[in-house]
Amino acid sequence: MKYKRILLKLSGESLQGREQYGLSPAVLQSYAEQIRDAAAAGVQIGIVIGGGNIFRGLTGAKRGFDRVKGDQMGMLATIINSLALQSALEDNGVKCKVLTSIRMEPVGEYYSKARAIEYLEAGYVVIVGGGTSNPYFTTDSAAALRGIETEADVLLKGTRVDGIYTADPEKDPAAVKFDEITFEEVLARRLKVMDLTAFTLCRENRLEIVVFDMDTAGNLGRVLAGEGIGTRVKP
Ligand SMILES: Nc1ncnc2c1ncn2[C@@H]1O[C@H](COP(=O)(O)OP(=O)(O)O)[C@@H](O)[C@H]1O
Ligand SMILES: O=c1ccn([C@@H]2O[C@H](COP(=O)(O)OP(=O)(O)O)[C@@H](O)[C@H]2O)c(=O)[nH]1
Repeated sequence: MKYKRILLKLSGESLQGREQYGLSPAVLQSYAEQIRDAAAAGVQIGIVIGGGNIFRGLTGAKRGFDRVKGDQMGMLATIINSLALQSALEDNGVKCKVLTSIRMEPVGEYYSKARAIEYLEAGYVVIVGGGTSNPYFTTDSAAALRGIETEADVLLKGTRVDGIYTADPEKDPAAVKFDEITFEEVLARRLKVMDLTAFTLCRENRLEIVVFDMDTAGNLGRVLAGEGIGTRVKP
């Protein structure tokens, strides 16, 4: 395997799959199988999941919610998603702990770097829910932060596009995909890979990023085997 320890960021919106709202059992099962196989291959796996399938702070603010409360609702949504994925993983025989960035035992133990690493080294998949615990951040920033803290070799951003393109591929059909790109070039071309806070954290702490399509079964394994799918942002 190319990486020993990873931080996998999963999009909340993707968890919705084809359902009208909330969680798709089919997507959860597909993610759980991919994560199970990676764990069985000996990779230490930390996971941060978004909450956009349930609630987003910014859209809440547009509907009249206070932004800070809206963001807190969003962070709670990431915990709902974390518990759903934990359930799916356990159904597939994977040992898994949910740690929360906001205190809420007995839902999950309170996150600390030491606790996360202890569980990773003991062979548990560790899902960190609750974002960064602060409003005005995103789960991409939480993923960058937890990836750096837990000394992951790479931040794998599983999303619905299969990599980074010269322009938004959902809007520009002529966009061309990069296999590899530097942090500087992403900034120079103003490409939207993740929000700037998350991106800057990775850049300053030399954490490699791979953006790939997690919705194709087996893709996580392909990234880990070094098959060169997705786009690698190299420090
Ligand atoms: N240069 C680009 N390369 C790839 N995807 C891009 C680019 N610019 C914008 N995007 C968009 O980024 C989105 C993926 O980002 P993501 O953070 O997973 O979305 P979300 O806001 O749902 O979490 C895709 O919908 C894609 O259309
Ligand atoms: O550190 C964090 C992480 C998340 N959020 C809130 O949680 C929501 C859901 O997360 P996100 O939109 O990043 O999820 P995704 O796009 O991956 O579904 C965000 O809109 C924010 O409102 C936050 O306030 N602080």
